[in-house]
Amino acid sequence: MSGCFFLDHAGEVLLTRNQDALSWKFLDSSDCERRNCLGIRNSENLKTEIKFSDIYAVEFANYGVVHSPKLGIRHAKECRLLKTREMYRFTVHGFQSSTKEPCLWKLATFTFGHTDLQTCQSWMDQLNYSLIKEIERPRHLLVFVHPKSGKGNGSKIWETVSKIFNLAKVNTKVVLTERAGHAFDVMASIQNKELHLYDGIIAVGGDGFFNEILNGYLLSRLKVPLPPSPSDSFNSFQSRGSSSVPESGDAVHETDQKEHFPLLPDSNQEVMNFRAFNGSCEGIEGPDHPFNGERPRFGLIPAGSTDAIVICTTGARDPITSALHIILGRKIFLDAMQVVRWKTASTSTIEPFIRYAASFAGYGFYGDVISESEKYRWMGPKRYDYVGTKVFLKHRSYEAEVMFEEAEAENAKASPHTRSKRWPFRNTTRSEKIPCRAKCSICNSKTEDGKIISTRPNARWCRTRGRFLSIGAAVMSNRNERAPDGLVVDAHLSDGFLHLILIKDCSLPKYLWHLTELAKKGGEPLNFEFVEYHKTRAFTFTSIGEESVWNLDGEIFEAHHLSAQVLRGLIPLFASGPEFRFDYEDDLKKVLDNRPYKYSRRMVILQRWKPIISPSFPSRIPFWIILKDLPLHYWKKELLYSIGNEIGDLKTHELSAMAAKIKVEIDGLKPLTK
Ligand SMILES: Nc1ncnc2c1ncn2[C@@H]1O[C@H](COP(=O)(O)OP(=O)(O)OP(=O)(O)O)[C@@H](O)[C@H]1O
Repeated sequence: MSGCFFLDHAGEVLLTRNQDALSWKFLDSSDCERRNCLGIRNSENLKTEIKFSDIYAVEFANYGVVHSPKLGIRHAKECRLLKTREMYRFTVHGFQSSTKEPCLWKLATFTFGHTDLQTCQSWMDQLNYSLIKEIERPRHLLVFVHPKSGKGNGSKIWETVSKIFNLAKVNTKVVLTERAGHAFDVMASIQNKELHLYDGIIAVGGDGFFNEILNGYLLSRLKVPLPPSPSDSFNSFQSRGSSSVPESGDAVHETDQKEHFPLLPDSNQEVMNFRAFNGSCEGIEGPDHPFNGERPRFGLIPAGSTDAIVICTTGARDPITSALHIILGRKIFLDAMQVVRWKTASTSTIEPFIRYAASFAGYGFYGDVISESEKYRWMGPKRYDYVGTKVFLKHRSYEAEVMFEEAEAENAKASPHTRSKRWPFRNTTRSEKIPCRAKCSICNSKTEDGKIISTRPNARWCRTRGRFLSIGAAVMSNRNERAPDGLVVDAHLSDGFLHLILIKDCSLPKYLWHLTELAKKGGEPLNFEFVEYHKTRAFTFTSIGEESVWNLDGEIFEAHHLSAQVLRGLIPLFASGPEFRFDYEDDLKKVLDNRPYKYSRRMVILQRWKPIISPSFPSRIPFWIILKDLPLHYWKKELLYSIGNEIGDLKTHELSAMAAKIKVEIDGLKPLTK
């Protein structure tokens, strides 16, 4: 389907409706420059296509003015007085991602005019028909707004984005919270029948607020086997005839998950067979149970102090971007951490109490910061900087014991290719630095059994005991403005792992060094001898002292005995993952653009790179490398580029993951010869 229209502020176009996009071609060649009166390119009008999946509304704009500029600097004077014509119009509402920040989505509108009303109407009908086919889009949403979130802007932020929801004809039922716990109570008490009326639950607030909503939903509905308690693990270890407490990091115990089945009063004693990737689950009792069918999708519009979850899942901290992810029905699955407190204090009786976290659980430094910062809530987001410094200077360490399930395959993979150059105080293994991105292959790799609980029945457990400045378990990377790469670069949104970081007691300057590495882009915060980093599916924690405060998604959680496990892909979320570019990708482009690039005899087939290429593409060897006549820093870049060229069918994120691995490896290599 195609026809001639006037595109407002651009000129006459041939508009075509393709299978999955609306595209247009300028009919007047002088329009090609698409500059405004000052000769500045109008990037919005430069666009000549918009995919249906990126259109959130099509609106009839009645009879009115369509501007068509006289273009070029020659016409600058006339340009101020744009040529105008009156005609029937319809507007296509979509978004454009910023070239500098591809994750940041900006609203874009395209108004097309035609003298014939019927033509406009028939195009509108066709476009609306195409949009109806976007079945993943929500129609009815339950929205919780935390008015005091972050800088107290929650209501204002909702007011701004609600206009986009209205335009997209998404119905919203809004609950403005009046107190802490309000959203939790609504989610816990809402009948499943009513919940099914909504296509999603949206939080306008921070990570803590999202956590509250998630817990309100999950606590009364999700019943899964609990992770082993610390004493279960330890007793089991002792009953196998060993009484010694091995040194830190020693593997001490093989545990059988069957001994530690659910303690929830009415939970099913079977391991429930959840499917992590299609949103449906099996094995849950009750036909009315929401876990029987499609789980509601959650959404988060950032208004908080940190907003790490939004940054990790959309790549931007921007309410409009998040609103568009929701309206356009983007979908990913997030891992969640099930945390069980067995004892609140050393003298308490054992009483399991469950909470879920979507981003992070932290102890020691993190617990102290969160409990102290509650006193300074009036300071807004700045409280974290102030309290962080105060807690850092106190330099308190805590004695504790941590046991964690060893993820053998992953740990084996991490070495030796992830060895880095030797630094003083540095650890021998470090993270692989493959960040999670949109359509991430790591997150989309299915588990063999497809279960959300992926702890292994006969997994080995390791134990470490000592004094710690902090203990952190990250479900996702937790990128935020204070830690641009996150707490753990390698932590993916749905990789089925908890990323355990143990910071052993060390001097204040060393700890400061670690924190500085955390705060800088490309830093190496895990690469210290006093930092242990483990990928695990479950861990237990026992405090040796009296006090014990954890930080769960930015909220206080007192726990003396605690265990946690990852639930893979538990949370369906309106997002598509961060679409960011690595710095070196830009460098590579520059190298390519600035010098003539010829494939010639300078290429060498490089079979020996095979072991470091991700297992998903070993068969696509050969890779090419350009070596000769180039300074070292050039060929590093060209290597990465040429690999990309040779494997043209690889998706960008796969290529980047591979390039990131190679980049690490390359640091330790001498230049190669033919
Ligand atoms: N109306 C309200 N008044 C007071 N507290 C509220 C209200 N609504 C929700 N809360 C509580 O405020 C807590 C913090 O909310 P939120 O996470 O939005 O803000 P934040 O702490 O500023 O942001 P972040 O978690 O990103 O650091 C939530 O756990 C929630 O229980």
